[in-house]
Order: sequence, then structure tokens, then C-alpha cells
Amino acid sequence: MAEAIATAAATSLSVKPSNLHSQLFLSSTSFPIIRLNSLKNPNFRPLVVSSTSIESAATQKPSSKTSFLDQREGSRYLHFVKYHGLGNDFILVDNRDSSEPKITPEQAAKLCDRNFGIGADGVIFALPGINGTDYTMRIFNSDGSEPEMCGNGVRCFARFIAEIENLHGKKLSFSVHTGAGLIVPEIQEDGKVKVDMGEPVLKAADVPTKLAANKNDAVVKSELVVDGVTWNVTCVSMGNPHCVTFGVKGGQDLQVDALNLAQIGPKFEHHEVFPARTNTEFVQVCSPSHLKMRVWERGAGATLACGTGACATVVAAVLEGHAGRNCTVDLPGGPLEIEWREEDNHVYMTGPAEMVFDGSVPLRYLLE
Ligand SMILES: N[C@@H](CCC[C@H](N)C(=O)O)C(=O)O
Repeated sequence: MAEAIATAAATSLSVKPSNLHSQLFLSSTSFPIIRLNSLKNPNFRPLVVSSTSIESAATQKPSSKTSFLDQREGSRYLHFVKYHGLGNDFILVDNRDSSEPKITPEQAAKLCDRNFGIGADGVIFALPGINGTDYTMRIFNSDGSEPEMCGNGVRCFARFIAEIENLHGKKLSFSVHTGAGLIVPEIQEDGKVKVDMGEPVLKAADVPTKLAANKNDAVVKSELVVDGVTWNVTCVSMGNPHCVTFGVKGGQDLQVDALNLAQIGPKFEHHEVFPARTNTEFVQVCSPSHLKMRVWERGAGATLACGTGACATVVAAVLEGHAGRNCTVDLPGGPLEIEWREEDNHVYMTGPAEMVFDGSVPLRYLLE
């Protein structure tokens, strides 16, 4: 019976049945808390994510000969915690004891596979801070490429740090070094995370895009031919590159639900005018403070939400005159609140981040 429940839960969570020997610990508000191994094993003790994420299970004392922990003796495991920000989901790894990620980009891509791995849009590593920052965040996309920044990811990162540093129930903020520079997330009393995402980069060469600048140094509402169709696009970097479109030249307003994202998304991502590839946001203007957006992410495809994409969307909407500086951006996974503040030119993003479960993966799986 317990086996059957465990297998059903693993299937719905895209966890390999073999990973069920690790604890599966659901704690999102929308799910009941289930400790599957406690169903199988009365001696079950949840493993704590330690500062050494890869640790030998042999160092943990099995409490009886029949304990599931017996099966772990002599093996080594990568511990992880799964989080999501509006359905944009990540495997978080405690990497505070080393300045190099514990797994390779290829191994990250393997873990992100939704059929043959844990399933995620990316793997995020919490590393020691550099240049005086509290922490460093690095991320590999689900295809193994390494982006500079991740908005939903940094909210998950902040909640993960609070968890592993045992800083519950406090209003907290950290300085985080990323490929996009200094990022400052703040966990609010309601559990949402507000992030100072820094200043948008608009200079065409720095986005980067080969499209010619047409407004100061920026590319704003410029024409881009994709698959024979001329789109109007604005290019913004939030540390990572974004191409934002509100529709085709001379066309009606975009109805984002009608888009065939899987067909058009890759054509933007790999377009020759984006030398570092691009994330692409397709945006429908509902009102000057309410935008609806679908995203095709570089290195991850269609995702349920993109934090940097929502920030880039509001910047582009202001530059094109569609919206004001405070907007709700509706994504398939839910809304984000975005402000592009005039006083400091920084973009602020507020939204949720939820832990879903934790577990461990045998290293032999990663090495296969
Ligand atoms: N989902 C993220 C962005 C992740 C990186 C992106 N795929 C890229 O390659 O730039 C977000 O929430 O910002």
C-alpha cells in the first residue's frame, strides 16, 4: 500500500521511483505534508540538508537492520531541495563549502529531465559570497547552459538560504553575487520575496543584440523578421538577454493564449541577431498596470514564469508607452508585481517562492 502511494506520488512529481529511497517531503501550502519513507519505515528520520551537500550515507547510523538507510551504506548522494516560483521550478543545492558547483552542466541537464530525472527548469547552487557579498548564486538551465541571472530562482534561493541557515520567521535580506552583479532579495513577513533586480541594460551591444539602436543606444519597437513575419521588438538585459514583443508590425494586439510558443519560441531564441541567444516575452496589454505574458526561455523552453522576463516586460512596456512603471504581470503560473523605480532606475520584483520537496540522488546515477 505504502509502495503504491509512494509510486503514485513520485509519478505526479516526476521523481524517479528509485529516488523514493530518499525522503520525499512535500511542504507547499497547496500540498499536504507527506513523508513517504515514514510510511515504509517506522525508523525513518528525515535527512537534514547539510553544508556538505554530497555526503556519505555510510556516516549515518542505520537504526535497525531493516532500515532503508541500510541500503544507502557505502553510497554517496547529492542532496537537493526542490523549489518553485510560480511554477518555474528549480533544484537547489547547498554548495556553501565550495566555490565550484558540485555537479557539471551535463549532470544538471540530466537531473532536470522530466522523465529520466527529478525534473526542473534549472539547477541552482548556493555558493560562498565573493566581493563582500553574503552568497553567490549560480544556475544551470535545463539544457546545461549557464545564464547570468534568474529572477524566480533568486526568490527560491532566498527561501532556501533561510531554510539551511535556520532563519525562519524573520524579515531578512541578503546580498547575492550573480553573473548580473549584486542582487538583493528580501524575504517579507508574508513569505513573499521582494528583489532589487538592479538597473536594466538597454545598450544594444550589451544586451546583446545586433539590431541597430534606434532610441539613444537602445532597441525600442524595432522590426525583426522571424520566419517571414515582421515583429516589433524591444531588447532589454536584466543581466540576461530578453527580446520583448507586443505584436507583429501593423497587427492587432497580441492574444498570447493563441500563440504556438513551441513553434515560434526557438526561432527567436536562435535568431542571428542574438549572439548569446535570447529569452523572448510575448505580451498582451490588459491595462496600463496589467500585462499578460508568455515566455520562451533560452536554454529551458516554455516555462510557467520568468522573473527577469517580467522585469524586462515592464521596462519594454514603459519604453513603448504601453504601461506605467508599476505593473502586475500575469504569467501562466501566476502574477508578479514589478516596479521600475524612477528615482534609482532599479527594477523591483515581488512574488512567491515555495519549497516542494527534498531528496537525494545517488552519485552513481549522475555518473552513469
Ligand atoms: N526563469 C528565469 C530565467 C532563467 C535564465 C534564462 N533561461 C536564461 O538563459 O537567461 C527567471 O525567472 O528569470
